[in-house]
Amino acid sequence: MFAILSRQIKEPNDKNMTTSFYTEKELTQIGFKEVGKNVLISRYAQFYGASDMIIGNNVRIDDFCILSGKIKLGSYIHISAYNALYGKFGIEMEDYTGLSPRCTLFSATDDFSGEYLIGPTIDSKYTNVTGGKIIIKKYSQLGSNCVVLPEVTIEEGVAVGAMSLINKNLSGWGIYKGIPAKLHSKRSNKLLNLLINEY
Ligand SMILES: CC(=O)SCCNC(=O)CCNC(=O)[C@H](O)C(C)(C)COP(=O)(O)OP(=O)(O)OC[C@H]1O[C@@H](n2cnc3c(N)ncnc32)[C@H](O)[C@@H]1OP(=O)(O)O
Repeated sequence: MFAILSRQIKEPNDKNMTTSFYTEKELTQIGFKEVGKNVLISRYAQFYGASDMIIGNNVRIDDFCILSGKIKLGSYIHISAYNALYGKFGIEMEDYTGLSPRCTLFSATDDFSGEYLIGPTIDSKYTNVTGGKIIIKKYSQLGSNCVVLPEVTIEEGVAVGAMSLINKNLSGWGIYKGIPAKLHSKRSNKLLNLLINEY
């Protein structure tokens, strides 16, 4: 994985080659709180409130992602195309985690009960936005089209099947799926051996 990232980040220095990733210099100009080495971010990704965002090393963020608010990404993270991370109350992804295409992470939500109005165009005295931090711990991966609701912790080594709704904490080293996501099976932790051998 490291080798692939290294090869791609050389593209911006090649004047004859167009690339959809920001150069290292451009990345510093976006204004992140911190940004590490070997980071590939698509020019088609959008950041709102970059000064609240920390990005580690060896991170790739693909086309058409939206990241807003307080977001902390560790290292060796891949955020695939069309992901949306709404970090008003904080989103943290630890090392070796990933989001398959089209996931949505909501750290905040409007009140759907009918007692309040909804949306950013309404004066906040008529809305009830609540939320809490989303934490995705090491070695966890969400399948395509997952939705994560506020104040959820996904423990270490979790994989979640495509099209799942994650509205509660998930315990470590399990494979989960469904709406709401329930345990499908245990997950092997043999991947840890690969990391010991490689790094
Ligand atoms: C960065 C990237 O990799 S991009 C590609 C991202 N990849 C994905 O999003 C795929 C994620 N993988 C899945 O969703 C898989 O189906 C898994 C991991 C949840 C389950 O895989 P397996 O253990 O092989 O399960 P299997 O295919 O045998 O299905 C078992 C049962 O669960 C059902 N099932 C499988 N996946 C899901 C799902 N996501 N949601 C609901 N039900 C599911 C199957 O229909 C089957 O039901 P049945 O017993 O009634 O027939």
